[in-house]
Amino acid sequence: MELILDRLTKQYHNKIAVDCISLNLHKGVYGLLGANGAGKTTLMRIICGVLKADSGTVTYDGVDVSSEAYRAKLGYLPQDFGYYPDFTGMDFLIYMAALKGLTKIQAKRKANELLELVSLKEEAHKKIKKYSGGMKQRLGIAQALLNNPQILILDEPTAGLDPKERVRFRNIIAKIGKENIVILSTHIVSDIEHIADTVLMMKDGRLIYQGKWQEKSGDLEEFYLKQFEED
Ligand SMILES: Nc1ncnc2c1ncn2[C@@H]1O[C@H](COP(=O)(O)OP(=O)(O)OP(=O)(O)O)[C@@H](O)[C@H]1O
Repeated sequence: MELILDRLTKQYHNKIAVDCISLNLHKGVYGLLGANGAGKTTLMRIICGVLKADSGTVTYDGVDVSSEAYRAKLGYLPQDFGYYPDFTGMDFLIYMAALKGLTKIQAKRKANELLELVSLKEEAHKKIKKYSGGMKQRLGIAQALLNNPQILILDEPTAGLDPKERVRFRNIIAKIGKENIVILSTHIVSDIEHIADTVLMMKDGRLIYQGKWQEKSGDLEEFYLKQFEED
C-alpha cells in the first residue's frame, strides 16, 4: 500500500498553487495543515484525479491516477459536496452506490453497514435537509467509503462541526486510518493533532513540514503559527 506523489506542480496563470511536491504515503492518517490558499485543495484534487497536474505523477502501487483501477481504490469527500436535500440518508447512499456500480443488493447492504459506522442508523430515513452540518459530513464520509477505498481524501471535513461532532468524527477517521491511507486537510490544528499519524504542512504551494508529531515535539499549534509568523 504505497501512494507516491512525485514532483507535483500546478500553476494557475501566474500563481503556483502546488510547487514541486513529492511524498510517499502508507497506511495511516495524514493531517494536511495550511492557511487558506496554501494549495491544499489543489493538491487533493490532483491526488483524486479531478485536476491534472502540470507536471509530476501520482501512482498507487504503481497504478497511475488517471486509470480506472486507481479510481476504484479512491474515496473522496470534496469541500462543497452536493447533497440532495429531499433524499433520505439511505436513499442518497443507495443512489451513490448505483453510480459507483454496486448492485441493488450490494448497495442496500453497504448503505446499512456505513450508516452504522457513521452513527446515522437512526436518521437513515430522515430527509437530508433535516440533517445538521455534522450529520451531513458523516453522510459524506459514508458515501466516500461505498467502494471500500484504500485511499480516502477528505477536504476540510470538520468545517462547521461542533465540538461533540468533532470528537465523533475523529473516532471514525482513526478507525478507517488503521487499514487505509487517509488524508484530511484543515486549517485547524486541533482537528488533527490527536489523530494524524503524520502531520503535513503546506505554505505557498510547498510542503514545509512532514513528520510524526508527538507531545515531546512541543506544541503543534505554536509550531504551526511560527511558520506563518512573517505573514
Ligand atoms: N481555478 C483557479 N484559478 C486561479 N487560481 C486558483 C484557482 N484555484 C485555486 N487558485 C489559487 O491557488 C492557490 C491555492 O488554492 P487552494 O484552493 O488549493 O488552497 P487551499 O489551501 O485549499 O485554500 P482553502 O483552504 O481556502 O481552500 C490560491 O492562491 C488560490 O487563489
